[in-house]
Amino acid sequence: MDKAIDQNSGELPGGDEGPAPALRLKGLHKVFADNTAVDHVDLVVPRGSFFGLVGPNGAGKTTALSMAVGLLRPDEGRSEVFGVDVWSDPVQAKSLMGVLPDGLAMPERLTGRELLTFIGQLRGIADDVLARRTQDLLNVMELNDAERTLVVDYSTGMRKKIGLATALLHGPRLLVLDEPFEAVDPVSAAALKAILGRFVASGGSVILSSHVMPLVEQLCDTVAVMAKGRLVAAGPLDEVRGDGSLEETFVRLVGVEAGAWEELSWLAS
Ligand SMILES: Nc1ncnc2c1ncn2[C@@H]1O[C@H](COP(=O)(O)OP(=O)(O)OP(=O)(O)O)[C@@H](O)[C@H]1O
Repeated sequence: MDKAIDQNSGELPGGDEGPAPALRLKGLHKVFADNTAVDHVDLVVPRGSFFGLVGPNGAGKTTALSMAVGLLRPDEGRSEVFGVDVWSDPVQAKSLMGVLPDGLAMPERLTGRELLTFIGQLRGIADDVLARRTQDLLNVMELNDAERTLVVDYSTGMRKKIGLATALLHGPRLLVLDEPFEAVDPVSAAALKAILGRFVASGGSVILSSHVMPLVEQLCDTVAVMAKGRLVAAGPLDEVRGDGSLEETFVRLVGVEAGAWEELSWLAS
């Protein structure tokens, strides 16, 4: 371990460059067969930011985030969480972040409480602390009523909430969430938004991917737009969207190619 980090604040010792950002991607690159999924991506997610990563289907968001958190090994490049290299120091890096991957696989024959207890024990959290945090998270996620329900029988929204609870259990300083609102009903979405808002207000950092532009505009202060494996824009929300909406900017940056609709002319006949 070559860097001392305060486990509570995630602070690195100050230096000429100031504290390290929550997440820094340097030249991340991944090719599947002959398909370049992520093409030398550089990205900085500032501390304390609520960061939205947007892009059309197949843009490379999941691949980039999977490499960023240590789930998929990059062909080239590196990822640092608060200055800690995710691939050379995975234990420390993973202690600083909570991850909600796309299509999260969980031990499903457990209740929500059992799942949190199991994950907490794997993380080495003391029994009394774990019991308190588990109860707090079940309360906040409104999953107490599901006390005897197995995760396999959870709805999609409940799965997202218990997945987020497992990501929060060890008190991370950065949350990396791949499509956290996908297929989540408005009531559960409101609860998730409130939880994430409180996390950022208390000094945490969030990066999430989403297709839902109004949601990203509502939640995020910083955004990046990805298309065909590359970043085509990144910065404060107001700078990226300019005078229009994020949706307009998104369509302009990655838009439908001219003439594409003409191929469906038979639809109007
Ligand atoms: N395991 C894999 N093997 C082969 N190709 C893959 C694999 N994972 C992703 N790809 C390809 O890499 C490209 C980027 O996919 P990725 O899932 O990262 O995009 P995305 O932006 O997350 O898309 P979506 O919004 O639809 O989830 C796509 O062309 C996809 O087909």
